[in-house]
Amino acid sequence: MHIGTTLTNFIIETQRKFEGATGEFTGLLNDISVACKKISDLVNKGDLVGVLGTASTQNVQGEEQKKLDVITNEIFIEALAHNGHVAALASEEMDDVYHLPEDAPRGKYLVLFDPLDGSSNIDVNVSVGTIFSILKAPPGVRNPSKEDFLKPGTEQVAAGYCVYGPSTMMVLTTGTGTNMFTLDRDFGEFLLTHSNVQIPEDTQEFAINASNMRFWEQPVKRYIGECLEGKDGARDKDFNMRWIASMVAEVHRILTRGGVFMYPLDSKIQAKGQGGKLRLMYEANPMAFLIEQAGGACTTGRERMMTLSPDDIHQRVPVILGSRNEVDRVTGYHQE
Ligand SMILES: O=P(O)(O)OC[C@H]1O[C@](O)(COP(=O)(O)O)[C@@H](O)[C@@H]1O
Ligand SMILES: [Mg+2]
Ligand SMILES: [Mg+2]
Repeated sequence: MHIGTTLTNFIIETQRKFEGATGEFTGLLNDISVACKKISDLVNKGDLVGVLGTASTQNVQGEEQKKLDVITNEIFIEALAHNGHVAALASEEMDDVYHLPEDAPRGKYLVLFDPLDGSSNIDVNVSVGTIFSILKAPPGVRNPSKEDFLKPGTEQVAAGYCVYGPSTMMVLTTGTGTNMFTLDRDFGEFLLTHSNVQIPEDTQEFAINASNMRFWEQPVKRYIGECLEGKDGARDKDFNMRWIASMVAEVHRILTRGGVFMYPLDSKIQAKGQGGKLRLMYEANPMAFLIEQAGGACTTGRERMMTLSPDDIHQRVPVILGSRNEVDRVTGYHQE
């Protein structure tokens, strides 16, 4: 597809290949892009419209909610719940599945989302984002249950994120490559700016929250230790390090120039009774889909992310993703 085409045209073209396509998926992607444009506008205005700071509430995971966590969640619901493209929604910010209003038409998709990822960065004006994962809804079920959402990542129909950085970009896969669209604020459209993105197989850049080093498992200590030794160690090359604390921004960097991102399991996380820091269904799986479609890899250290069978919509998992050879190496260390 030619550079500069609109997101809507891009979706229409990809849908043309599917016999029996009804336009519902195109409509859903349009709803999502409307939500992301609204969020982009708010994030951009920031303090001018009083949306920064905390909401003085906690989400289901016991995390402090920022005002924008709450507002962006509402924007997403408002944009998706009334147009007959979805059957139910699930979000980081909502305990249970969101059932549509009784009078709202039902559609054939389920959407899981993290309305504002990296929200601890919002008050310091660093990039944040929105992540979404789209699944098929069970046919004929008016109000799908939590169990209807619990599908492995390989069942995703599409996934993407929108990063609110110096420019706002939507990154999307429908299973035929990963494509990037940049928001042209003057006429309010996402335009294709990078098609069929490919992640370099090798990298000299890693991203991890190194303040957790003493809690890491041995394979992660070994991998990062070897990166830090650089030219003097087993890897025979120097590495660079980044940590933005905004997964969307880290994944965006990796899709753009390669790298490896890790939020591994550690003893501090385990002591809280959790299986990881990041959430499988609306953080790890959609990112895994985008990364694999760009030639990269994503595992938990032990298995391929997208083959996990979820047991909860808020399930947490360890995440290792990015340049294929590095992800294979860290995953290999876990198996030795
Ligand atoms: O503060 P830490 O431990 O470095 O964690 C940062 C990670 O947490 C997250 O912010 C979690 O996402 P939320 O902001 O949606 O809770 C990731 O984007 C990021 O990679
Ligand atoms: Mg998040
Ligand atoms: Mg969030």
